[in-house]
Amino acid sequence: MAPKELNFITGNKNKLAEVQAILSETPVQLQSQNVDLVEIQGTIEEISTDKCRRAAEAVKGPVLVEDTCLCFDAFSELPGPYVKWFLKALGVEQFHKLLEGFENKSAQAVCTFAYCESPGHEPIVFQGRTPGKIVAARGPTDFGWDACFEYEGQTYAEMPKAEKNKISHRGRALAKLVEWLKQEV
Ligand SMILES: O=c1nc[nH]c2c1ncn2[C@H]1C[C@H](O)[C@@H](COP(=O)(O)OP(=O)(O)OP(=O)(O)O)O1
Ligand SMILES: [Mg+2]
Repeated sequence: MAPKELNFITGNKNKLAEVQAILSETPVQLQSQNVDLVEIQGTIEEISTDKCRRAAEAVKGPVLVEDTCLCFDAFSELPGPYVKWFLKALGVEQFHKLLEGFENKSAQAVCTFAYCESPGHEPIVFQGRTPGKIVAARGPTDFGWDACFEYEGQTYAEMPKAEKNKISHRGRALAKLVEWLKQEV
């Protein structure tokens, strides 16, 4: 059964703000809790579903989680789910230098939501992808690698939020989640 309320478990305020903005145009009611979850290594789907199971155990109820990856074509999809640690180590101003020795700057932003009804239930996954390229930082640097990811001539950071949400990996994944919610009602 699809829920009317979602409890989004995340420690990232910027993610939460985007999810709130995107879902505010739908009937879905959103709550959120900040729970520090262990993130395993594995495929994108394995990481999100494991994160979701841990979140359901932690809050003992229905949960929504999300894992965001940035996959470089020249790196066979890495750093992918581990991008957080590369960004933390290099900082947003140096981040693009990872690809300095490579001609192919193409990358995919991938957002994978997982919803779990309660502990012990199999999570359901909704994924969105947006293709772009890695560039030297342009625009505000307050959200992750937004300033280094260019989509059709603008970095995510240079776009008004509403514009980013329309075409972003997160917006595309949430569109699938909302479709599923409609079908289940
Ligand atoms: O739209 C985005 N635009 C730019 N950067 C972004 C975006 N979305 C996530 N990010 C960053 C945050 C973190 O450095 C990494 C994902 O790691 P990820 O584990 O999914 O996020 P997190 O640990 O910050 O929050 P959570 O508590 O939901 O796991 O990419
Ligand atoms: Mg995380």
